[in-house]
Amino acid sequence: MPASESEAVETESEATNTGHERVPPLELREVVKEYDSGAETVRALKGVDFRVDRGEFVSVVGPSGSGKSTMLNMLGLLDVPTSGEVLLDGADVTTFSERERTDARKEYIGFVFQSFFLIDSLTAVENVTLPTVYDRDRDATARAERLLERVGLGDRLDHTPGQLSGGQKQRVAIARALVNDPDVLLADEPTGNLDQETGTTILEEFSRICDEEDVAVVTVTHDPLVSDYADREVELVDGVIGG
Ligand SMILES: Nc1ncnc2c1ncn2[C@@H]1O[C@H](COP(=O)(O)OP(=O)(O)OP(=O)(O)O)[C@@H](O)[C@H]1O
Repeated sequence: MPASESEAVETESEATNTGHERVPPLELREVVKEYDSGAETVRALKGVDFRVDRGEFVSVVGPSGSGKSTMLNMLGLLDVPTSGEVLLDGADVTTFSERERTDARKEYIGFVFQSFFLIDSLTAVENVTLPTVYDRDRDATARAERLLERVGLGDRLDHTPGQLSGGQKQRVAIARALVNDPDVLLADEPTGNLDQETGTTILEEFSRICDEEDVAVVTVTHDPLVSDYADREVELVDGVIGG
C-alpha cells in the first residue's frame, strides 16, 4: 500500500476509534482449552478474552491450577486452544500449520523462564545468540553484545552462567529473549528463583523494555511484587479471567 494511502487508512481509523486504534500484538478471544486424560476431561480455560498492547506490561496472577501456564502456552503459540482464537497482530494462528506457528513464534515472541535455561558451557554472548534465525554471524554477536550492555552486563560478555549471579543469569535470559526483536515478551515466574532485591531489578528491566522498546510484556506469577511494576493485573480463577 502506498504511504499516502496507508496514512489515510490510519487517519480514518484514528478518527473512528477513540481508544486503542492499533491492532494488539497478541489477543485471545473466547479461548477454551480442554485436556483429555483417559476417562476425564479437564477444562483448564473456560472462554478467556485477553489482549496486551505494545509497550504494556501485564501481570497474570491466580491460584495454583487456575490455568496460568495453559494461558501462557496459548499466548506463546506453544499449544492450540480447543476452541476460540489466538490473534497475533490480528492474524488467527489457530488456522496456521504447525510450521507456520513455529516460524511466527520465533519471529514475534520471546520467552523468559524461572529457571533461565542457559547453556552452562557457553558464554553470555553465545547464549544470547542461540535463538537467532541467522547463523552465528558477526551481526548476531554484535546484537547480543548490545543487548547485554542494555541489560547492564557489558562487563560480563564472556562469562559463563557459572560465573554469574542469579539476577545476572536472568538478565542474560532476557537479552536472549529479545535477540530476534520480538513484539511480545512472555515470562513464566521470572522472579521465582531470585531474592526480592534482585527480582526488583528484573522487574525494572521489564518496565524499561516496555517503555523504551515498545515491547508487550506478559508475566505469569505468584509473586505479588510483579504487580507493583505491571501496568495492569489480570486475575485468572478456575479458568476464567476476572474471577
Ligand atoms: N497436560 C495436561 N493434561 C491434563 N491436565 C492438565 C494438563 N496441563 C494442565 N492440566 C490441568 O489444567 C488445569 C490448569 O493447569 P495450569 O498448569 O495451567 O495451572 P497454573 O495456574 O499454571 O498452576 P500453577 O500455578 O500450579 O503452575 C489444572 O487442573 C491442571 O491439572
